[in-house]
Parts: sequence; structure tokens; C-alpha cells
Amino acid sequence: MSDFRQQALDYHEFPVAGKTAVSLTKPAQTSHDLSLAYSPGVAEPVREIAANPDDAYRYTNKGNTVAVISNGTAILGLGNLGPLASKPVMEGKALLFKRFANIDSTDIEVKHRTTADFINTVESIADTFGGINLEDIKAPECFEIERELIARCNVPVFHDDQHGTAIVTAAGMLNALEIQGKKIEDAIFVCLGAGAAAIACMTMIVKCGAQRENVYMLDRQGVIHTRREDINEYKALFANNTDKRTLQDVIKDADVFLGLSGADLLTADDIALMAPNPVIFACSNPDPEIKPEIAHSIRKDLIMGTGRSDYPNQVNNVLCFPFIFRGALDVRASQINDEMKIAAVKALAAIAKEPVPAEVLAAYPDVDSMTFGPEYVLPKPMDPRLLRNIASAVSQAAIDSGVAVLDKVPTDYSL
Ligand SMILES: NC(=O)C1=CN([C@@H]2O[C@H](COP(=O)(O)OP(=O)(O)OC[C@H]3O[C@@H](n4cnc5c(N)ncnc54)[C@H](OP(=O)(O)O)[C@@H]3O)[C@@H](O)[C@H]2O)C=CC1
Ligand SMILES: CC(=O)C(=O)O
Ligand SMILES: [Mg+2]
Repeated sequence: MSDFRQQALDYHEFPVAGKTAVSLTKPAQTSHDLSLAYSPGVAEPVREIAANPDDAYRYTNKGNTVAVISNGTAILGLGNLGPLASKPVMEGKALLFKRFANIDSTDIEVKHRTTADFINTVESIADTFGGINLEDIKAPECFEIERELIARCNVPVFHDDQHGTAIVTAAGMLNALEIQGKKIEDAIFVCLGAGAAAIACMTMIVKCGAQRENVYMLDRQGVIHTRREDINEYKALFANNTDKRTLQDVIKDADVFLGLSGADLLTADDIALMAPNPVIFACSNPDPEIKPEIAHSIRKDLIMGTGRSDYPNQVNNVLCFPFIFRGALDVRASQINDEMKIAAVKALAAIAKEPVPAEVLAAYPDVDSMTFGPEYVLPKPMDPRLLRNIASAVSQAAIDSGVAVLDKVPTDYSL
């Protein structure tokens, strides 16, 4: 067994199984404490909440709790391995919520027969939480699931693989194109993958200025084009009127490759065909569409990003979901709307252009330099500015767009 594999297994197994636990926020030492925490004292907030449901935010943990919910149908790039196998990833998301935004999170893995069953299950438990983070649910079902749950739930519902990924990818893309001296409206994009993450990322990149006709999207059958009859309504949004059919047809002279598909699907020969100064975000996890070592060995003029923590330019939704939920929870937003998402894109992209605090440099002793450029198009996950800058921009956007219950952006973001 490889050393890293054993380390990863040991990390999850010892000293206790798993990565999260519940901790108490109130004293529970004396019989008086118990009489307050449980019977008879607990009856008082029960009565208050029954009379006024909003009091759940006052007397329970609802307002700072997000459920991370999956059915395990698209676990990272590993595929449909079922709900239980997705649990380490969902616990991982809960760890990240707590570590980066002090949000308490519960992972919930749902076994279900139909999409309707899944939707009904999540709807039934949604009021328990301040927000719902859907995770690793495959396309196309994820689109209906999110749409229905947004309509039916009273708290924000956010499919992280769609919108968290789209926000981070768009921010990184705007910065990478700027560094490469390319205009987004002129750039030719190749997107390998046409699922949850790919459709949302390209939709956001088009909102940021890319021309829809300059986007070539591919699934397992090749280029998505207008004469294909096997594509769903979501892929159809990216159908191009083109005779190009294969990855090799479209990668020639492309400015950007975005991978949201699977491991090792882009070759060195493909990269050699791209336009000068290309941008390659190979975001499949855990293994990217092409290894950075291979890409860099083929050409020196590229900007390379992956979803992983162990290479420069980590393009991963961890740079978004803890902070966008922090911003939404802080003003009790009823939804996470486009205004809040665009505010997150701008706030994230801007951080990469600012000087990096010493504590961030200290957290990454192996990184030589963190200056806006080809090896640093996005801030690092350990950067404390992510919390303050993104959460405050998102809260403000929620207030400005009329979806916030509270009208003050917090000033204290200490963890
Ligand atoms: N870095 C990050 O932050 C994130 C990365 N991702 C990564 O993106 C990938 C997709 O995730 P997600 O969108 O949630 O999953 P989905 O199941 O919704 O979509 C997967 C897509 O990839 C396509 N695909 C799979 N294998 C191939 C192949 N051999 N050739 C062409 N297309 C292929 C599928 O094609 P078809 O439609 O024909 O089945 C489908 O369109 C995963 O690897 C995941 O790790 C996802 C979210 C965040
Ligand atoms: C990062 C992530 O959410 C994924 O790869 O699915
Ligand atoms: Mg995911």
C-alpha cells in the first residue's frame, strides 16, 4: 500500500473514526443545568417556537447549521458509488465549513428510489437547518432536485458542485485570462464534461462575458452539437452549430480547456494543439484530466490549475461554499441568488491581486511566491481574507437584492 494511501486511511481512522463530532455550547454539569437544557426548561423555547417559528433562530442552533446532503451519485470524479461511500466527502465538507467559516454542519447521505423521493426527504428535514448544501449529485437529476428544493424550502439551497465550482472557476478564469493577455469575449473555450459542474461553470463564464458560440462542450459521445438527438435540455443550452465532433477537432487553437469530467482524458498531443498562452483548468478530483507535470513538459506558455491542494492554482469549490453560506446565514438570506454569486466571483478574484498576508505565506512553507501571476491566479484556502471579503460581499448583495431578513453586515469574522 502506498505511503500516502495509508496516511489518508489512518487520518480517517485514528484516533477516532471520522472527521467530525458534536460539541456542547452550554453547561451541562449540574442538575440545575439539566433542568434548563432538558425537562422542564426546554419546554419554554418549544412554546416560543411553536408560537413564532422564527424564534428557532433565537433558541436553537438552526441559524448556524448547514446540512451537507448527498445521494452519492457523482462522488468527486469517482462516479456513482452510493450514499454510504460518499460519507467521507460529506464529512470533509462539514470539516471545511467549520474550519473556514465556523459553520456547524451535519452530513446526510440519502438512500432513495426516485428523484421525487430524494426531493421529498430533503424538503421534510430542511427547516431543521439554516441552509442546505447539496453535494455530489449527478446531472441531469441535480438540476431538477435543486430547482424543486429552492421552490419548496424556506432556507437557502445551493448545489455546491454547480455554483460553488462555477464561482471559483469563473474567478480563476477571469484572472488567468487577464494574465495571459486574452479577452474573455474573444476566447475559445473547450469544456470536457457536460454535467453538474460543467453546465454551471460555462453558464457563469458566459455571464462573465464569454460568447456562447465560442464554447465547445463535450460529453462521453464527443462534441455537443445541434444535430445530436441524444442530449438533454441542459446540454442543449451548449449545442453548437458545428461540424467538429471530437476533442482533437475542438482543442486546436482553443484558448481554454476546462476539465470537469474524469482522470487522464486530455493528452500531451491535445495540449500541443492549443493557441499560444492557453489556460488549462483540469478540475476533476482526485485525478485531473491531465497531470500538471505532463502539461508543463509540453509547453511553457500555459497557466495550469487543478482541483487539488498539492499543486499551484487550486480551482476548487472550497474557495467558495464556506464563505457564501457564511454571508447568507449572517443576514438570514432566503436564497442564494445570482447577485450573491456574482459578488462572490468578484470578491474572490480581487483577493488574488492583493499582497498576501505573512500568516498565509507561513501556512505554505513549500510555496516560493504568492504574487498574482501564472502560478497564483486564486488565493489559497488557508487565506483568512476569504472569509471576511467573500462573506461580507455576499451579505451585502443579499441585502441589496432584497433577500435578507437582517439588514446589517457583520463586522467580526474572527473564527
Ligand atoms: N474542482 C472542483 O471544485 C470540482 C470538480 N468537479 C469534478 O468534475 C467532475 C464532474 O463532476 P459533476 O459535474 O459533479 O458530475 P456529473 O456526473 O454531473 O457529470 C459528469 C460529466 O462528465 C462527463 N464525462 C465523464 N467521463 C467522461 C469521458 N470519458 N469523456 C467525456 N466526458 C466524460 C459525463 O458525460 P456524460 O454526460 O456523457 O455521462 C458528464 O457530462 C468530477 O471529476 C468532479 O471531481 C466537480 C465539482 C467541483
Ligand atoms: C470538489 C468537489 O466538490 C468535487 O470534486 O466534487
Ligand atoms: Mg463535489
